[in-house]
Amino acid sequence: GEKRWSLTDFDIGKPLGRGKFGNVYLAREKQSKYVVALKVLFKNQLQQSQVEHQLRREIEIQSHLRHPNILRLYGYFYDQARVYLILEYAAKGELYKELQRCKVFNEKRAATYIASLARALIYCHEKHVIHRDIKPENLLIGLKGELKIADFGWSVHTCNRRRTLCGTLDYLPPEMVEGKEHDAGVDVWSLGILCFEFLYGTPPFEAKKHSDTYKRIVRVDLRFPAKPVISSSARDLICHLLVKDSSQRLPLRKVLTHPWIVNNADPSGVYAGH
Ligand SMILES: CC[C@@H](NC(=O)c1cc2[nH]nc(NC(=O)c3ccc(N4CCN(C)CC4)cc3)c2s1)c1ccccc1
Repeated sequence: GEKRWSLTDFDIGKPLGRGKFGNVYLAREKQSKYVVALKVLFKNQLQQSQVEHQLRREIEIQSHLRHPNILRLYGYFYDQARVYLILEYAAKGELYKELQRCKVFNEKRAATYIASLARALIYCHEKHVIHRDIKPENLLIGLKGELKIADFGWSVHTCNRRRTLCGTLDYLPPEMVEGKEHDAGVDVWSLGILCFEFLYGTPPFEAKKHSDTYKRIVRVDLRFPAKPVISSSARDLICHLLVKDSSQRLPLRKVLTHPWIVNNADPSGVYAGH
């Protein structure tokens, strides 16, 4: 809304997580007692990395997106040293930690998350927003176990090479690692990477050296481990997502009707556990 927020509007609680440029805290808005996550980003770090204009655009995009699997941005404010983002609180925390704890997800849990992500990405693409940074670290779990895309790395322009080089290449499609033109197909590729990682515990093109990961991505050097045993239907979906030619990747709406999703994903988008 148009309300001008300030730090005095909130009781600040425990730190929830640390990330680039700052940290995120549990917080409660004093008037409504509404619990939120307050992300505090340091202006000097943003300036040093020249991402402040990107943050402004990401805030613009994020505040207009309304989807059950996309973390809400309710508002923002700043003081002389910091930018504060008022975010939806995802009560079950970070998906990557849950994946580390479980090692792998079973096919029903993986399919439920992939279906939720596909629905969120269909919504984004309809609004001409390409995420470009879908990876476990940017996914959170809500109170009822539902998946939420959290990160503000919603760059609508190509991320600068320096950032790509220092970040992980694992989730980037061939066209991005080759610095070529890219479109919404990049998110479809990342969905395939995530599906593989949910089922096997590691991304498919992981290698010790950046240069080897790079080679494996551009060659789509996809190999399915013998263990754990995964259904041929799941492997079929992954093979239709991890396609070099972006235009040949399975369209997101066809992901939702793929047999593996239809037979395994919980229609409510919530993995009910056990
Ligand atoms: C995705 C990274 C990004 N994070 C956000 O924007 C974030 C936004 C946002 N909303 N809610 C969150 N929830 C948590 O972070 C959280 C963590 C652990 C929790 N639990 C611990 C285990 N326990 C058993 C259950 C409760 C619960 C909630 C986060 S993180 C970021 C980027 C830059 C700087 C900081 C953070």
